[in-house]
Amino acid sequence: MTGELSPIDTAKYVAARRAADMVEDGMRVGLGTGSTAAWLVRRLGERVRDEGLRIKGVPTSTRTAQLACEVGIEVVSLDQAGWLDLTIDGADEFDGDLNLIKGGGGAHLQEKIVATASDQMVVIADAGKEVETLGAFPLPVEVIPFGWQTTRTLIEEALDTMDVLGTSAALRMNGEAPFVTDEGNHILDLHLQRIGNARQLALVLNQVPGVVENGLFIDICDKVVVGYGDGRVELRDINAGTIELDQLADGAGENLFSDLAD
Ligand SMILES: O=C(CO)[C@H](O)[C@H](O)COP(=O)(O)O
Repeated sequence: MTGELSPIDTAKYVAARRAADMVEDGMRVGLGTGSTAAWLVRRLGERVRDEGLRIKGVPTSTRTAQLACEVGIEVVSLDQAGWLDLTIDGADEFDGDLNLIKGGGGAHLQEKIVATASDQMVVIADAGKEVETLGAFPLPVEVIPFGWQTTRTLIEEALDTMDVLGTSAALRMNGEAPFVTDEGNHILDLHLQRIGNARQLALVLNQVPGVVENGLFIDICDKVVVGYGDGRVELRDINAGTIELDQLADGAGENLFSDLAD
């Protein structure tokens, strides 16, 4: 039963559930990828079913598309939607300027396109994702399969000139085979430990031939809904700072999850 969620999953759940309240009737909504975004999609499905909420959802991966269909959300492509009112997505790290590392789930290419085509991007995250300086989480870079080893060498050479602590780029694997993204590409995970100038790094990486997109989201995110293991939720707003949001329940425990199906 969901009442037995770990503190991290509780934090993800309450953040996602609170962010789902930001979605209004008639909106075109970008739907992120990952375990936190999956809570969001399930909650929006409940609102569609129980409240008659009418939205068009633009998924950022085949996984999310499948889940959104399963829970009854009308799914359209980004080109059909044109422009989005809101995108809600998870993140692997966020800093005080609400810059992000994304792509732990390998979907950052579609996620960045969808978020950029939105009036607003709201990130949902457990509090452990907040960092002073980005870079402890390996930075995903999507590369085309052709000549990927040459691309990796060029990336490592470029990293030598950057303000980072590490320069190794590891091919992401899926068992014995390279991981393949929804676009048929591979992912290199850059172990940088600390990124001194994320804006500059994002630009430099995307100039390397073979790189499709990096997982740094600079000046894209407007708000982060931060969940805690005890059920508390805070909002980090790029304009308004930190705002304490209503706790979703009296505390952690069974009743926090009583609205969820098994
Ligand atoms: O960027 C992502 C997928 O590409 C995810 O949002 C990120 O990896 C966070 O995942 P989770 O919510 O499972 O912690």
